[in-house]
Amino acid sequence: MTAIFQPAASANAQTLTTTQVLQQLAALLQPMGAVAELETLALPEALDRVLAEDLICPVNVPPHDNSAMDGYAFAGAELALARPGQPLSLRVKGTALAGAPWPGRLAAGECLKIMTGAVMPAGLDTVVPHEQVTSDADSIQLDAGALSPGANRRLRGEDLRQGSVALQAGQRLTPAALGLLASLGLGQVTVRRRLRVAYFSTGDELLSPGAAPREGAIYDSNRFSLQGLLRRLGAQVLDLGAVPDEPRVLEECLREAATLADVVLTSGGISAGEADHTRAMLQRLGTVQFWRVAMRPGRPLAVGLLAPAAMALHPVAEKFTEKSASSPVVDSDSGAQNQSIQLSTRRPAVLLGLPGNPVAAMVSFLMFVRPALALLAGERDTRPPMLQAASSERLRKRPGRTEYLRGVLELDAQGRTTVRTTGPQGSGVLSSMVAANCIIVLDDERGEVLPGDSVGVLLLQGLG
Ligand SMILES: Nc1nc2c(c(=O)[nH]1)N[C@H]1C(S)=C(S)[C@@H](COP(=O)(O)OP(=O)(O)OC[C@H]3O[C@@H](n4cnc5c(N)ncnc54)[C@H](O)[C@@H]3O)O[C@H]1N2
Ligand code: MOO
Repeated sequence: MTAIFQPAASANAQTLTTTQVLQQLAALLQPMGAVAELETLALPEALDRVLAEDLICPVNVPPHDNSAMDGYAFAGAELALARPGQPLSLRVKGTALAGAPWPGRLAAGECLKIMTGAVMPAGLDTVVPHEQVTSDADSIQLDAGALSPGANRRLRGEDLRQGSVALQAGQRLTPAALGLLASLGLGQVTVRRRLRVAYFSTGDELLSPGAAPREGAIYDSNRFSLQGLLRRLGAQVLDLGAVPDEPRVLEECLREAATLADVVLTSGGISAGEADHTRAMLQRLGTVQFWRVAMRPGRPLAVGLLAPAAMALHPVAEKFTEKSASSPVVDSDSGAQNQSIQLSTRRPAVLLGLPGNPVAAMVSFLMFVRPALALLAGERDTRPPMLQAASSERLRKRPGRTEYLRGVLELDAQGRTTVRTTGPQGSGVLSSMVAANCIIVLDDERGEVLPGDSVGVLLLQGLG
């Protein structure tokens, strides 16, 4: 295809290492900061959203000392009174159930039958599980040497202490985090609004799935893989479809996307080309740089800022933007004023242009778009942990660029963690991404890998 995003010659593009790309992205995005608008949501709606501010515990969890076992509660000091070699005998004075604090007091030599979660009455600090006692009508016998004072008791505030930070600002609200908020008695939580990301694919050759095949055409897969990744990250996606290699249409699409979204994500058309007018167009719309990244796949990348246009143009805008008291905007098709569209995105939109090759597009997304979106969404450090595994095969590699291979992490017959590639690693072999459970990362300076050599591995689970 014609490289419609590209300056006159690809040779003009600056070559950067992957680390430099991440640094430059951070330098571009950090001054913009995270999306500022906040929302207060009921817990179920807050799943996967980003916590806006530190959450201070309003209460202790658990709220009281309680039993960790079904058994018998007593004062731990009794243990020291047992005669050597003799069982300790205690009289059972009542039963404490979870949710119903026992009101009485025990005297020396007495104990209380207690259930898991029941409040430990004043003066009692030790629980013996019922499996460890013998009992008769009104007393129990236990081996005092097998227990320490304080055993099988959960302390008030041992999970969360009142006044301490339960969750830090920027925490993504996982199921566990929602449970934690609920354990504090909180029914709602304040989060940042979701990032709005407009996506379009570029290329005259692209067909939408379901369309009749045409000579020379291919189906647009990036729109589905990339939008899937965006949704997994909790972004609100505006699908602008596939845009032909036509500068006028591209310009309109970019203007519209920049007006509606925080981020404009594209694929294709950034590697090589001769369309000078496109550079001029991008300079009118904002500032966009074209980089060659010392990596494979994913060599070309476009990054920059696009100024939002004065008005929204696309009919899907209504679905995408929040409704609120708004300045009127013009629908380009009808020319009518539409009172329902609020243009809340006023700062420049971030343009991230990914390569067209389907694997390159996904790998570049994982390496660069994911951290960029995390920063704009207000997430705390989200760098995924890099594991090490023994390569089960020889991998050709020359120093000077980072290579990302699609891999399968598995245990070998000896129980060692090993990794193998999925097979052909071409940048268009999308089936390699489906077969992979990890990405093998071979750093810039790395040379050939021999069987048994340790390599870095990023798990795809949780990434995309
Ligand atoms: N002379 C050079 N040629 C190429 C270079 C280079 O540096 N010099 N780089 C190569 C690399 S590396 C890549 S990656 C591609 C990326 O090019 P573009 O971003 O301009 O992408 P396109 O040319 O538009 O497409 C590349 C390839 O991917 C297919 N494609 C595009 N969009 C989609 C889509 N939405 N779904 C599925 N497949 C898509 C397209 O048909 C092409 O086959 O450039 C190399 N060339
Ligand atoms: O970015 Mo390309 O993937 O190396 O073909």
